[in-house]
Amino acid sequence: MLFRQAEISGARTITLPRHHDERGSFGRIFDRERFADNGISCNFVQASISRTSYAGTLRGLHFQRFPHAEAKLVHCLRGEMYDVICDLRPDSPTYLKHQSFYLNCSDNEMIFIPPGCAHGFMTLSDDVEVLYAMSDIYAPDHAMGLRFDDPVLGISWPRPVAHISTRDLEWPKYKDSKHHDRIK
Ligand SMILES: Cc1cn([C@H]2C[C@H](O)[C@@H](COP(=O)(O)OP(=O)(O)O[C@H]3O[C@@H](C)C(=O)[C@@H](O)[C@H]3O)O2)c(=O)[nH]c1=O
Repeated sequence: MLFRQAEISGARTITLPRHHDERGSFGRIFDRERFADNGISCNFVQASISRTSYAGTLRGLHFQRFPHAEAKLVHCLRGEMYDVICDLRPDSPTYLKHQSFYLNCSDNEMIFIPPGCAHGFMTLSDDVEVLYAMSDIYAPDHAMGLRFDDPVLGISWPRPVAHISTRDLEWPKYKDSKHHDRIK
């Protein structure tokens, strides 16, 4: 596993080792000791897969509030996507900055997102599958979001939004959100 510090404080890009043979390949996505060696001490308590049918679909921006703020490990299993993390931690050197990543199913990359960041992605192909591991339980009462086009965040999405949930359209902008000091 190759860990690289991302621009957002505490975030990492992680390249999976792939062991290839005539049958295909094998790669570990989580190794507690290797993560700890690289400054990531969280435990993952659940993992999920999302499937998205069409290119141009946007999911996000999502996070869970205190006390269920969660770290996420994100890996694209199928297709291509544009992944974005936004730092919402007022005490972070990268507060309100965002970073984006092009992920696809053949590049062996994962993104580690620290607690206190919002996350979203746009699909760039049809049939996109994303694997997540999360460091906290799913706590729907603590699920929060921000508008994908919030000018304070200033995210430049690579194509127009073709599909988005009603819920994601109804998230507030950061300046209207009541949870600034309860993110962590
Ligand atoms: C996130 C989640 C959703 N669900 C359910 C709730 C709902 O019925 C259905 C779809 O949920 P959502 O609309 O929240 O799915 P989605 O918009 O794909 O939410 C995801 O977006 C990306 C950007 C993330 O970062 C993820 O952590 C997660 O928030 O799945 C769970 O049962 N467990 C979970 O952990």
